Amino acid sequence: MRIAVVLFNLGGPDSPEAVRPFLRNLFTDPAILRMPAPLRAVLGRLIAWRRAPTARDVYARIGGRSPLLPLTESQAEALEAALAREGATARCFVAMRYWHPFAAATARAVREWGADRVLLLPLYPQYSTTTTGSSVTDWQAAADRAGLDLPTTELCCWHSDPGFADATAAILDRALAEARAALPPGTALRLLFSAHGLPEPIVKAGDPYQWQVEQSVAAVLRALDGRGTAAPEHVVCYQSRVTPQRWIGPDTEAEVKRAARDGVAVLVCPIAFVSEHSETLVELDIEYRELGHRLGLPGYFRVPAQNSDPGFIEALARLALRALDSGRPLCSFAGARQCPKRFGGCPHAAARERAGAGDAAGRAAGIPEQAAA
Ligand SMILES: C=CC1=C(C)c2cc3[nH]c(cc4nc(cc5[nH]c(cc1n2)c(C)c5CCC(=O)O)C(CCC(=O)O)=C4C)c(C)c3C=C
Ligand SMILES: [Fe+2]
Ligand SMILES: [Fe+2]
Repeated sequence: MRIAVVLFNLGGPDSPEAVRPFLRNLFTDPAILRMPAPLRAVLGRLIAWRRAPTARDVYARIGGRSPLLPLTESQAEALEAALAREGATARCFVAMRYWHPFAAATARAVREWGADRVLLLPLYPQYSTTTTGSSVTDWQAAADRAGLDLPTTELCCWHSDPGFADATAAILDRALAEARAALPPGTALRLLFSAHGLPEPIVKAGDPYQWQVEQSVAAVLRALDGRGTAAPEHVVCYQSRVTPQRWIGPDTEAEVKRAARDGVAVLVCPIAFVSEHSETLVELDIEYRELGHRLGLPGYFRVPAQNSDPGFIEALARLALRALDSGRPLCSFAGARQCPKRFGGCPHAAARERAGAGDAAGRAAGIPEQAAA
């Protein structure tokens, strides 16, 4: 049995010239800009054109290109090796949503390799209609066009997976120890869990992302506690607003300012990206760090993203094997529930849509906080 594991990620420009077409692909995606097709095509191009100079400046600060593809390829290689150690004949492919390699090329590569089965594995722990949902739709169209008609298993979300939480807590634990050692004794430290933001209307329409981010934070804090490390005070916040509409908050930048006012140091932990990219390397490592220094923050530290951390890759391999065992669309949540695809492919979305926003809403919807997978 030859298993193709298709890793989904967002993709990023590989040169300054690629920035505008990459942004055009992003802003004309119906999952991102929710309006009728003709209007979306016009407005999406306009927004891409307006955003391009800012985005080009961002990428210029990290060598003119996104690091996302090489880092995702390294994750693919490491995951393939981890699956081989478990005895699985699997090959890992990468399908990016907005820049090369696109799903079309990957679907052809999967067919040419002669796969018998496909596992779709999003490198987004939390499900959003704008990320995993969009990639799955894109893949299905690409697979149809490539004549790829194979048994396919989708992994929907893995926000509370204990393996993911443990691996993340181990990385956080090391960063916490380093930050505490670097600070003068008695300096208070606040942990900022920073996730990519989302326009508020998308969350109000039932997207489960924000709720799942809160669940990831809870799972990581439990895992940290399990390691015997006392977590400092923490906040969940959202970065990378790119459109003028209202986005979910609190804003990471506002939290850095608040910490400066409160005279506490911050340790920023990315919670919705599993590899470094422009927003961790520029927004977190340069812009907010400089802001903190300007405002007299007692200290600014950052937890590295998982990238190909061995504990994280082992966790991904276990997730992949569990999904393959189940053989059906899978949420790695509360005992591997299956996705009935009622709403955007994720049952949590449907529950959350009924309940409204926030963690309390999730509890009201009867969604357990503890992962049992
Ligand atoms: C309305 C616009 C956007 C939504 C919604 C959005 C959701 C979203 N994005 C990520 C993860 C990443 N986004 C990245 C870049 C990026 N995202 C947007 C816009 C939206 N994202 C833009 C315009 C850009 C380009 C960069 C810029 O102009 O500042 C990236 C990575 C990039 C890289 O290094 O190349 C990631 C990763 C998530 C998880 C998410 C929703 C949950
Ligand atoms: Fe984004
Ligand atoms: Fe799910």
